[in-house]
Amino acid sequence: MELGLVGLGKMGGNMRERIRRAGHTVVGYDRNPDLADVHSLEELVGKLSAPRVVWVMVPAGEATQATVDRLGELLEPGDVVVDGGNSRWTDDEKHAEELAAKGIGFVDCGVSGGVWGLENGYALMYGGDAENVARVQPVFDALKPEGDFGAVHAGKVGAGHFAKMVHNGIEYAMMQAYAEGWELLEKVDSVENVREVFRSWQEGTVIRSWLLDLAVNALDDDEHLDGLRGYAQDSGEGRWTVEAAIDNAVPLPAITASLFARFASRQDDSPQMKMIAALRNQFGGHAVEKK
Ligand SMILES: NC(=O)c1ccc[n+]([C@@H]2O[C@H](COP(=O)([O-])OP(=O)(O)OC[C@H]3O[C@@H](n4cnc5c(N)ncnc54)[C@H](O)[C@@H]3O)[C@@H](O)[C@H]2O)c1
Ligand SMILES: O=C(O)[C@H](O)[C@@H](O)[C@H](O)[C@H](O)COP(=O)(O)O
Repeated sequence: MELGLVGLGKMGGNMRERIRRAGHTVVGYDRNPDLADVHSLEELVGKLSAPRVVWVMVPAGEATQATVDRLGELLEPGDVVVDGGNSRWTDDEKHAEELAAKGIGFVDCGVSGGVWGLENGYALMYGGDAENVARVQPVFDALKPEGDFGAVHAGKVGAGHFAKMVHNGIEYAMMQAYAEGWELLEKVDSVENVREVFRSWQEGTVIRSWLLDLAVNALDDDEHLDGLRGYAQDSGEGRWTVEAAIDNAVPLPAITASLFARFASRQDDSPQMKMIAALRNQFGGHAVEKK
């Protein structure tokens, strides 16, 4: 089939390649002309035969909204837009309604697998009407990993991004657990080769996983991670998971703590710990460290 793909960065670029390897035609647009097959969304739409499928793979928020808005102006009834970025699931219903008013279908798709997806395949969690999902199915089949798992029609519009959001919440907590265990192992003198402990865990243990494999890769590159600053960004998914937990009164202590650990990583000198030091000093005369 033919696919229009908007956003050809770390994800979209490799996805274009994987879909082409499966024998489909992909017309790619990126605002960076070095990456693009065409120069504009107009040109992309013009190169596809109706009914069209256009996959959006740009940063969530403003860039996705602007792209969906423009596609709404350019596409025709019967066409389908897929949002494959890490959009907040609450944006999906809005996008589906705006496009449906013009007779254009919408499918949201959470994508996992990062830069390894070209070779390993991309895990896909999608939401939308069966009819719209069926239109995109050949692309899902091209992108998904080989084997029985790795793709799911999770439910109605928004379900794909909701599933991806929870996946990322779990990702935060799993990474935090490996990171905490690693720090403790590094701290004690009795464990002389932490990297080899991590490597040994890759087979046979209860905690073996792909994230653990990636941790070993990172330790092979830099055994004590000396070259890195202890600073971690977040791009929204963890916050939205915690917000959804609050909305639904579901306790998520591990995921919430792992999100807050990232916030703490961005502080050089914790304001709240200054207050704790001040209060301990006030009530107990405990020593403080002065600047
Ligand atoms: N990197 C990952 O591991 C990963 C995994 C799953 C999902 N995602 C999601 O996929 C999307 C893309 O991520 P990425 O890692 O490829 O990002 P990226 O920054 O590598 O690439 C984004 C691309 O979109 C282009 N772009 C931005 N605004 C545009 C616009 N208005 N019109 C056309 N092109 C535009 C940029 O030029 C860039 O090439 C994001 O929503 C991200 O959250 C990323
Ligand atoms: O499943 C995946 O492939 C990753 O989760 C992917 O979606 C991306 O790397 C995250 O967006 C990073 O999220 P943070 O920036 O919030 O850590």
